Amino acid sequence: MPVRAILTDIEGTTSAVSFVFDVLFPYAREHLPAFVRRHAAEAEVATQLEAVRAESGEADADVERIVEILLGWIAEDRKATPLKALQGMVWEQGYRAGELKGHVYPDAVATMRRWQHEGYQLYVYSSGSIQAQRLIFGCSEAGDLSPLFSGYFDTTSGSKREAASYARIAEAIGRPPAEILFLSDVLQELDAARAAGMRTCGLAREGGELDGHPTVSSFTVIEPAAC
Ligand SMILES: CSCCC(=O)C(=O)COP(=O)(O)O
Ligand SMILES: [Mg+2]
Repeated sequence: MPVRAILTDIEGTTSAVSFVFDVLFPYAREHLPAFVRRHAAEAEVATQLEAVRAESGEADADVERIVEILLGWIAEDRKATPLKALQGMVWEQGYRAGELKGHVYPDAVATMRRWQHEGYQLYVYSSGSIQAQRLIFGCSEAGDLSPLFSGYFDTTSGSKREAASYARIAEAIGRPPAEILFLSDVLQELDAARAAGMRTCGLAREGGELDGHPTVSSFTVIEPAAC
């Protein structure tokens, strides 16, 4: 079955890990407390605060306690859906104010443009919320890259380390998993995608191998038809 669609991870794959850890996460750490306090009563935020209470098992947590929990989750890089949703809202302010510009490797930009031209459908799957994904590509250093993508998937489709998430995504894309090539820098994600029947290619930007998967250091050398 030929590859028809390409599903890509963000952090460490299209974009530098250092942009997420040294720019995005510190920005969220600095601005999230005030954002949560200011918007706690608004429905969109209140829903996420309730989800933090549920996930932490602290049903009575007040706003200050929730802020503490969220800062702890940022520190441990927990891929908790309500944290990711709130981070996306905070980053939106940063992108709109011109304080943030999404990092996307030039080789990823050029190659994804070529793939789109060649007829491949491109999708994103990241632990960052769909809002955060739209922002990193829509407000990137290379301009608005959002026209490249046919769809976005986040942790509401499930954990990136579970095969069932990839089966769900293939269903949503409307293609058999074997027609989808998944790109990631994390072995457990590649293993899960392959267990669901997707093709895989590992990105090791600093060199090295992702055991059992074809591995490259740049998008430029990925040939979807050969994967
Ligand atoms: C959408 S940019 C922010 C990325 C993020 O919050 C994150 O946790 C990285 O997750 P990924 O699945 O892209 O490794
Ligand atoms: Mg990654």
